[in-house]
Amino acid sequence: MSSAVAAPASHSVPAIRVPIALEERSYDILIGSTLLDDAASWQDLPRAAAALIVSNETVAPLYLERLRQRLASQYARVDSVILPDGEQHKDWDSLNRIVDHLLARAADRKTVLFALGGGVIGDMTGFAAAIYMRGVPFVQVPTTLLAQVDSSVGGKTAINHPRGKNMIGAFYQPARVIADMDTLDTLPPRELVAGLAEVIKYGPIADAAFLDWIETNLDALLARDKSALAHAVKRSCEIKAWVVGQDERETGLRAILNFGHTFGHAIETGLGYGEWLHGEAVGCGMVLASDLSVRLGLMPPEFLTRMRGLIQRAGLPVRAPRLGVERYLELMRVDKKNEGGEIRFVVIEALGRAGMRGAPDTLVAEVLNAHCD
Ligand SMILES: NC(=O)c1ccc[n+]([C@@H]2O[C@H](COP(=O)([O-])OP(=O)(O)OC[C@H]3O[C@@H](n4cnc5c(N)ncnc54)[C@H](O)[C@@H]3O)[C@@H](O)[C@H]2O)c1
Ligand SMILES: O=C(O)C(=O)C[C@@H](O)[C@H](O)[C@H](O)COP(=O)(O)O
Ligand SMILES: [Zn+2]
Repeated sequence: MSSAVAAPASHSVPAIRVPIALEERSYDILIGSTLLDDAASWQDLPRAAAALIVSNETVAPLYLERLRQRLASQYARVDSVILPDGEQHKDWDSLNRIVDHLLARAADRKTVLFALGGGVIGDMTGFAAAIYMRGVPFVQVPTTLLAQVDSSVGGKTAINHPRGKNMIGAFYQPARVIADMDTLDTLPPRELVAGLAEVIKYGPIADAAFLDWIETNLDALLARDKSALAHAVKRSCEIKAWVVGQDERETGLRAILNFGHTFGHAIETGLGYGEWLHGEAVGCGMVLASDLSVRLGLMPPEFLTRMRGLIQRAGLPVRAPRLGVERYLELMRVDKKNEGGEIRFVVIEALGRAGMRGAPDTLVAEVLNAHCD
């Protein structure tokens, strides 16, 4: 697993290191309360004359000024670009706005980008950082549960295409992740629940004991108990760092983080981005992927019952929208895991262990028919 390094005393969780093969690209994830006000977390950031904070119209009024104050002592110039909110804006237009902003200010190649927001802002800021002048540093400041447990870590950056989710992007690691858990206080309940989907994911793919822990502590998580949330964020980041550290560019192992996503991304794209949240689609997608694991003979039927029960208890949808089997198959044919035209699914092989399999269309159709409204 990843090595933990000493953290300033104000962090409630020791920093977690993401060990990328080239040490100079490894970085720390800081998780705790009051980090937005804690000077220690913001020391030793990449040096530059200028910083650009990328946020959206919902998050900026809540946290932008505090972040600007943190950065003002380190960067002579701190600008911001505020994008429209929503998954439907994870597109070329928003990406262009970031790049336009950088060019309009003649930003140099040391300029540091700060992604202040959820996964949508994080994915787009990271992508802009990857392509502006062929790469400038960026820092993730995740403010949703989903972003703190998953999207801010690991360097997958992207925008969506109408035909497929995250289809245009790059692997590009942040210089640091600073997850102030106090920002979750303002998160709407539906978004908290969406984040729980990615937390639940880590259990069946990598840590059976964590799955037990989530089941036992689900009510505390839903009630926003701080210590339960801190453990969920910490354990999720440890697992993600451990996976990414072994397979940064998804040549094999990293695909386990895609459990539930083949069906989930089809739901998001099929409905048009934004109707179902990413976490909701992944939650439902895990029900279908669990059923596929059972129908392939890898897991007993009780596994599906257990996963569906937990996902439903969390408040996530367990019935998929009725898009039609043919449409689902068409959507899933546009997936980055596919090879040679074969749709490949992440399946559970044993509790805490996942793998990747193809499946006959007829079996996938059975799964879809069993769980679609
Ligand atoms: N790169 C990765 O590894 C990775 C992993 C998982 C998900 N993702 C991507 O992340 C995106 C989903 O991220 P998300 O669930 O964070 O959605 P999001 O970024 O759309 O944020 C959810 C909503 O919460 C609002 N918000 C954010 N922080 C807030 C706060 N503290 N208080 C109040 N409101 C707040 C946002 O404005 C938005 O309306 C998807 O595009 C998904 O594909 C990427
Ligand atoms: O980090 C990863 O790897 C993941 O798969 C994490 C997923 O939760 C996330 O939704 C990711 O963006 C999906 O990646 P994609 O390659 O299927 O677009
Ligand atoms: Zn995801």
